[in-house]
Amino acid sequence: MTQHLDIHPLTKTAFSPFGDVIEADPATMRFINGGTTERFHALSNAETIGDGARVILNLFRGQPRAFPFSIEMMERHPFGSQCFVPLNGRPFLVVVAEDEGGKPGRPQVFLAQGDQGVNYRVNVWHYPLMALDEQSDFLIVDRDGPGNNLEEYFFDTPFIIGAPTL
Ligand SMILES: NC(=O)N[C@@H](O)C(=O)O
Ligand code: NI
Repeated sequence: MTQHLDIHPLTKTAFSPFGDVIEADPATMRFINGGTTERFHALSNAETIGDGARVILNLFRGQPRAFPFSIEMMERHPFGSQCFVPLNGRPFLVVVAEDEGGKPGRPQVFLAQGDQGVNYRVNVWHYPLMALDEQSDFLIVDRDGPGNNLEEYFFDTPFIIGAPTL
């Protein structure tokens, strides 16, 4: 029996089991460059594991997802974190899950606003990039290097996400 997933607002607290929200948090702000720039400092960490691993910066151009959407799998990256920052100011969906004995538990869905990004910690179950409405570009900070940095899990029964109200 397919299960429907609710969509929740993305907040630092709600997302804390999975990683960090990348947003202009006043608590992290310091003025720099003679007061002409606000630096929102150290919002998260880019992590890599393994000899020869490096942090890389990428651009992802995501095509919008159609709804209702079927979450049939989740993935995780055992050797590095993965950060998604929207470049067009458009909302996107974040789908994560707690680990339950090496498999993802029930997915949790968050609606990220266009001024929010996320950084998944190492080995956090997530669904690949979910752009909304129109083609959207994202800055991605993740890991390159030796070893297989992708583990996938396929659910016996998919979970369904209805169209988000933006
Ligand atoms: N495959 C890839 O680089 N991207 C995925 O890991 C993703 O989470 O979108
Ligand atoms: Ni990923």
